[in-house]
Amino acid sequence: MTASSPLPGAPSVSSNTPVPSPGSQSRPVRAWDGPLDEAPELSGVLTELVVDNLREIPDFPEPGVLFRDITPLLANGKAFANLIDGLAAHYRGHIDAVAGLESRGFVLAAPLAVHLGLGMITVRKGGKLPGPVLGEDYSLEYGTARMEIRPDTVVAGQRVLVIDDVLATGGTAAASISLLERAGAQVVAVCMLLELAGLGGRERLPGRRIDSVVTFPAS
Ligand SMILES: O=P(O)(O)OC[C@H]1O[C@H](OP(=O)(O)OP(=O)(O)O)[C@H](O)[C@@H]1O
Ligand SMILES: Nc1ncnc2[nH]cnc12
Repeated sequence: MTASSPLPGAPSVSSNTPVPSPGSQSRPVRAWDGPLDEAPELSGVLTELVVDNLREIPDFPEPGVLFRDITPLLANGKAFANLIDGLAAHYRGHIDAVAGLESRGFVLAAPLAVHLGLGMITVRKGGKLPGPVLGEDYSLEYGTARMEIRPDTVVAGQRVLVIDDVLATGGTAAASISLLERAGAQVVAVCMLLELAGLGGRERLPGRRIDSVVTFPAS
């Protein structure tokens, strides 16, 4: 895995940092005042926090796949809160909405959007949303799938952050970005908790700003 360089001005975030109760402190200042595409990488402290709370399951959901499970991270209230705090500090002021990719992306997008006082766009698996919808079919590391959005949940020109737990082949993210842009959004960054290098995800998103909290080398 690759640790990122520290983000200047970012709040100190670690699994030992006490989590302030809502309203007990002033809002954290935004961590980067320049353009988002020149911002430093996400803090290495966030990398550590995610790595410390991951579980790896071989041959799930099918033989040959090493499944990276984030449920221990979500179950650790302090680590989860610190992760969302750190991400909020990184993106504050640079985005107008957060798009979560079903389903594990929802778990990250919702608290981040609330923390930043922004709306959340739900990019759903095919057949879950009532129409009218836009849809894109794509291939996964295991299987095929379809993502859909309701275009009326996107405001034309708004700066959108796409967030999900894992970047593998990049099919899910590429399809989701395409949908959001067809609906008029400007996708300014893609945030992934885990990037599985070597599966072609980054190559499938040419020219995109991709912030991966942890990158696992090809195995
Ligand atoms: O880069 P890709 O090859 O497209 O793979 C990454 C996607 O695969 C996983 O989703 P999954 O379909 O397993 O659904 P879940 O989040 O509902 O568990 C993961 O949460 C990403 O969305
Ligand atoms: N190896 C993996 N672990 C967890 N989620 C995934 N989504 C796609 N590939 C995955």
